[in-house]
Formats: sequence, structure tokens, C-alpha cells
Amino acid sequence: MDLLKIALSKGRILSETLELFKKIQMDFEGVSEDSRKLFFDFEEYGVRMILAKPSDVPTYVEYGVADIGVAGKDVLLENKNDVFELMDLKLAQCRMVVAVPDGRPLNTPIYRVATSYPCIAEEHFVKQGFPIEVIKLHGSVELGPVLGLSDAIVDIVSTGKTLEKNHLKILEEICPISSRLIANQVSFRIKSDVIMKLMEKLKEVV
Ligand SMILES: Nc1ncnc2c1ncn2[C@@H]1O[C@H](COP(=O)(O)OP(=O)(O)OP(=O)(O)O)[C@@H](O)[C@H]1O
Ligand SMILES: O=P(O)(O)OC[C@H]1O[C@H](OP(=O)(O)OP(=O)(O)O)[C@H](O)[C@@H]1O
Repeated sequence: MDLLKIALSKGRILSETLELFKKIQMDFEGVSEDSRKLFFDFEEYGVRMILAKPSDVPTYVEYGVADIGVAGKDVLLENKNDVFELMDLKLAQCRMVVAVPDGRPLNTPIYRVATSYPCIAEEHFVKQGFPIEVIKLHGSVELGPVLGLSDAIVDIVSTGKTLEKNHLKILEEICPISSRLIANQVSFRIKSDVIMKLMEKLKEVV
């Protein structure tokens, strides 16, 4: 049987994603990062579940080793993989923002921006007509302005706690972020029946 291969993001959004599938009677029991196993077959649902690093999910889907996947809009905007974005699953809702030190006087120029999202940051400032230097960091980007590495950051904000604890404030919002269901372009055509059925069920619970 040709299983529908679904790539899910490990980490913070895995449990929410599994909960969502549970709501449509797909209980992927035993899927957990703790087991260190990275793929699971569920013949009863006709599904192979793949657990990937969040930023790699669209890559697996683009190359067709996964038919569909769940990925953050941030990853999709940054990586620009050739995949279909099918629906907003409304999980892991947060915002992509520009943040600066909270005591920063208005209109202070921004020259350097620390971020894990260099493309999103670059595009945002280019649109505004500001040439900036992007400093790529892999996490804890809030340290950029605190340590004097950068004037601003472009990063995700959810509760705002990380900004607050590091004396930063939002200067502007770039876009809202949430998890999206994506599909490989060929799989979407040849497995359209099963993918459409899955989407219909998901739409009822999202
Ligand atoms: N603070 C947050 N609140 C809600 N959603 C978030 C938050 N941070 C990230 N996300 C969303 O969850 C997705 C996965 O985030 P997660 O931190 O697990 O991945 P990651 O940054 O690639 O982690 P790591 O590099 O540690 O594996 C992101 O792509 C984003 O869409
Ligand atoms: O507004 P908050 O609720 O505080 O969430 C925002 C933080 O969450 C993410 O970081 P994460 O926890 O993934 O760690 P990281 O800095 O290592 O990416 C993001 O990069 C922010 O730092």
C-alpha cells in the first residue's frame, strides 16, 4: 500500500500538531521525540509519519520524500521552497516583528539587524528603502541589541516575555505567523483524493 507520507516538525509544535490529528480520529500513538525514532508507519490510516527539524520540513516536501507536511509560515517565507501551501492550521500563532531596545529614541537609524531569518529581514528593510547589514544568528537573537552586536532584531514574538526580559520593544510587525499544511506539487495531483479528504476533515476542526 502506498502510504501518504506526512512530515511533521519536531519540537514545540509537535504535540499541538498531534492533538489536531487526534481530533480527526488519526491518533498517532507512540509518536514522540523521546523514542528517537524519526518515522512511524500507521497502516490503519495509510500514513507514514516523518519527524523532521522544523526548518527542513518544506525541503522534504519539495523533494517529494514527504507528500505533505506541517511547517511554520516563518520557515516558508524564509526558505521559499517550491511547495503548495494548502491551508492555515492556526497552530503556533505568533508574529514576526522588528524589535529594538526599549529606551531607544524614536527615529534612531537601524544599521545592523540580528536574526535567524535573513531573507525575511532583508526583504522587509529593502521594501522600506533601508540598506541594512543582516547578522545571522541561530537562536537567542535578543542578545544582539543587548550585547551591542546589532541595533535591532527580526524575530518571532508570541507572549512577548523574551522581549520584555531583555529590555526590547516591538518597533513594527512584519507579518502574522502560524503553521501551514503544505504539499508536494506532484503528490497533490496524484494523491489529490486522499489529500483533499484530509483537508476537509482538518477544516472542520481548525
Ligand atoms: N515562541 C513561539 N511561540 C509560538 N510559535 C513559535 C514560537 N517560536 C517559534 N514558533 C513557531 O514554531 C515553529 C517551530 O519552532 P521551534 O522553536 O520548535 O523550531 P526551531 O526554531 O527550528 O528550533 P530548533 O532550531 O531549536 O530545532 C517555528 O517555525 C514557528 O512557526
Ligand atoms: O514572545 P515569547 O513567548 O517570549 O517567544 C519568543 C521567543 O520564542 C522563540 O525562541 P525559542 O524559544 O524557539 O528559542 P531560540 O531563541 O533558541 O530560537 C523566538 O525566537 C523568541 O526568542
